[in-house]
Amino acid sequence: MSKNKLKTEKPESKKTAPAKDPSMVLKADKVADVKVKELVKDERTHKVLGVFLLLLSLLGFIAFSSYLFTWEEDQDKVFRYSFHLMFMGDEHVENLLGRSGAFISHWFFYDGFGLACYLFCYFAFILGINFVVGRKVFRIWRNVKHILFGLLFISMTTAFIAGHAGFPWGGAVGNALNRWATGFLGTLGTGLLLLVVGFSWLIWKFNFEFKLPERKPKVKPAPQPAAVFDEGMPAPVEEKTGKGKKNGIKNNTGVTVIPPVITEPEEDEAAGAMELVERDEAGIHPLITVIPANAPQIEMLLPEEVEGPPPFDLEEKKPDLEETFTPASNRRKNGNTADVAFEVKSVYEENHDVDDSMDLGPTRPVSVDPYDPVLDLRDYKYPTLELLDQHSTDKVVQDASELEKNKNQIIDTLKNYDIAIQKISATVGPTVTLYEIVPAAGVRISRIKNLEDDIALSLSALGIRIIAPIPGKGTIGIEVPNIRKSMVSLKNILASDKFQQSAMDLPVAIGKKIDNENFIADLAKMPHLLMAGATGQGKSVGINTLLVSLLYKKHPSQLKFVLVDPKKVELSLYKLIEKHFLAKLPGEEDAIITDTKKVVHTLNALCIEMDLRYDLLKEAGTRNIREYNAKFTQRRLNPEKGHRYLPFVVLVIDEFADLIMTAGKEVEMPIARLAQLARAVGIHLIIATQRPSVNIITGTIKANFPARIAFKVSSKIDSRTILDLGGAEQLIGQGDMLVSFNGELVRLQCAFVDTPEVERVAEFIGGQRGYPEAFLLPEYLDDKDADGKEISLQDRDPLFAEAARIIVQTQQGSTSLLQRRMKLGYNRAGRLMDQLEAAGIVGPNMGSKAREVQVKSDSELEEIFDAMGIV
Ligand SMILES: Nc1ncnc2c1ncn2[C@@H]1O[C@H](COP(=O)(O)OP(=O)(O)OP(=O)(O)O)[C@@H](O)[C@H]1O
Repeated sequence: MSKNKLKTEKPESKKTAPAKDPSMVLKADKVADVKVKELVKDERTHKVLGVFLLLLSLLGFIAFSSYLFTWEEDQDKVFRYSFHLMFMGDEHVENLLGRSGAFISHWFFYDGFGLACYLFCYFAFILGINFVVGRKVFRIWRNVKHILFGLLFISMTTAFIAGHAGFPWGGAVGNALNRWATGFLGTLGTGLLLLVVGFSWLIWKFNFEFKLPERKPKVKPAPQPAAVFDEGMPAPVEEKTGKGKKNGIKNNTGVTVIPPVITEPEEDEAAGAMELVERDEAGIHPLITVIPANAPQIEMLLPEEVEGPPPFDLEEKKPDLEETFTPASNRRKNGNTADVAFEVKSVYEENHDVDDSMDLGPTRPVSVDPYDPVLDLRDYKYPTLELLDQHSTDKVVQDASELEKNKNQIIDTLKNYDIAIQKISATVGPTVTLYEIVPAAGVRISRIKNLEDDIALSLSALGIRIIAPIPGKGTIGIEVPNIRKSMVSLKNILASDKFQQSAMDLPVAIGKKIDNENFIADLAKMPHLLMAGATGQGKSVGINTLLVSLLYKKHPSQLKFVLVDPKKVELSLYKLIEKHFLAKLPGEEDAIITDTKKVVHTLNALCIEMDLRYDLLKEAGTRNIREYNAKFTQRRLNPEKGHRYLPFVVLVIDEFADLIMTAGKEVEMPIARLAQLARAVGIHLIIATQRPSVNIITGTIKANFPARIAFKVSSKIDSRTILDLGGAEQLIGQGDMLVSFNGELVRLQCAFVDTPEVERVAEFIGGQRGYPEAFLLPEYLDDKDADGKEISLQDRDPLFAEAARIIVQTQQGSTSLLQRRMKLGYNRAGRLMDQLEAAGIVGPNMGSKAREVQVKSDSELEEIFDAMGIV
């Protein structure tokens, strides 16, 4: 039982013994304490403080600037009277801010840091702005460091340059430092030291690039070994830092790629490899294309120092090499990155054949670090808790008189109906208090249940809910709304150990239970969530709470959101994190989907993604995304075969009713498929609706959404539709909710996160380096669009020739091979296959088996191309 339980059992209980008048016990001094704390925390206090700091900064600036011109006139007086000057009404000074301005500026300049003391004005200014705006516009700690350095450096430098000028350029501190340094290092040494320190500071701050002129291209490049990447080793993409990380390779988009573990053979070991290694335009660097498993394709120039054979398991790789080898002449034309990566390995194989005496190393077992998806954005910083607000009414307040009054009312009401009770206890939650009653022997529970309205009337409170009996407790619960409700700040739940240390796949902080325990659930286990509630009862806040808690726990490489927002405004804040956490259809501008037609496409694309993921799981011999990713991170799956790290995908639909009204079955079907199947491949759904009627939440949908949240709804029927039980119509709104999960019904107060907080979190994430674009879902082509288009070779797909080459070279007539190798959606790859069939390159569809490839060699294919006029 939680500590805020009020036991009103008979006074023989020791714990409640002093509670003859329980109100005395509960009326703690805490309230006063809370008031002082609240005052300190109140944002108005902060704003007022901020305004004063800005004023201080301005006054300081005026006084200091005025001092520059009036110091000579005022100095005498300051020397003569010291700080007494400020209080000598008959003394006239020249400083614009009068005697205080004259004394304080003198003190800061002459006895302090000279010109550098303007930095104090700057400090007051940034502090003031932060307080007034109410968030960290400026980072204080970083600025303090710069200001401290600036005070010492500027005062010393100005003192050094000004020498013995009358004006205190460097102040007492600058002069002292300068005197000591010139004694120690001499004037020249001090000058050089200051120069170097200043320059170092600039380097530290701006990180200039010092570039030597490029080397001229060699006419005949020396033979060099080819770099080979481990097949199971996606190269992590590294941030462009300019800090010259070892093995960092800059690509033409400015992104640096750190190749995976590579050993370095002797230069001449791989002599002969050159014929097959393509060169860049200048002919200096071998051009290698690497596909990081989950990063966009990146072409990069591979410098000599990162070359070397890979640590990989030859046995597993050999069939691949044969399967996907592409002649160098084709590579640049089709630009298929997978080919190039393999072809480099083939170079190694070829060398191996040519000269067996060469020790290239791959047969040696080499230990390989596990693949870490977060290295894609290795410098990504998780949002900090400071971005969230602590809402002022966060504390649960126990009002003893209210408790006592309600207790007596309940007892009296029941007595009026001849219902005797043995015991009554109360648990105070954030929005409601649960009174638990143990009725006297022989009292029928249904009698109490039937008195719901009478008890509500006698307590003159709305939203009374009677739980008779409380499952697993043998008591009857009466939930009575508190007069003073408290908000549950999301910040507090996210800061809790339970959340911080949770090892869940997709932890979502939903809210607080009546006993004030944080309710944190794993969305991956739910595995989908249906939310309903009348308008204005807290759905949007609820969705934000779920999204923000996931953003606090997951790295962009591990999670992607597909956001559907027919209302257009609710989720628009998340646009900022498009390149980190959002997924979208290829070619779409907006990652947040607001148009119904696009929703249908997106849902179907998600179904394709689900099917592709199932294919991958099947090939990998794994049963779910956890096992699959574990195998992938252990580098036991080959990215060249299409394997990739699979991020979780969470689909959020903010107004489902609207979609069903406009698109009906077209939306319902893919949702039902996803809800039935997508769980194992890491695709989870959160669907919210204002109208929980049976034509919106159909049986199919309901059956596949075991976890449901109901905010206040307008009728008992709505409550039944969503929860299969009544009760949600008696909630009190503002985030008061019932969660049906794991066969239990729990009343929670939803954690509150305000729009500015969400905005700050999105800005924080969006301000960091992300992926070049949003995560791309597979392409989906509406059957209606494709239907009626004859397979005509005249309108052949621009990728026709490339697809034909892949099919002929691999001798596999497989649509999914085209999908993987060319990164195409299922429909486009299917159409390409039909066109290849029409051209006689592959045979007819053979169901689940690959089609027969009717063209056996490149030369035969070239003849077909000639006949078709393909150059
Ligand atoms: N968990 C909560 N704690 C405290 N207050 C809340 C909470 N959730 C919502 N509220 C209050 O209720 C108001 C309405 O919430 P919200 O916008 O989430 O409703 P909604 O159900 O999404 O409405 P609509 O369907 O019209 O968009 C909020 O502005 C806030 O003041």
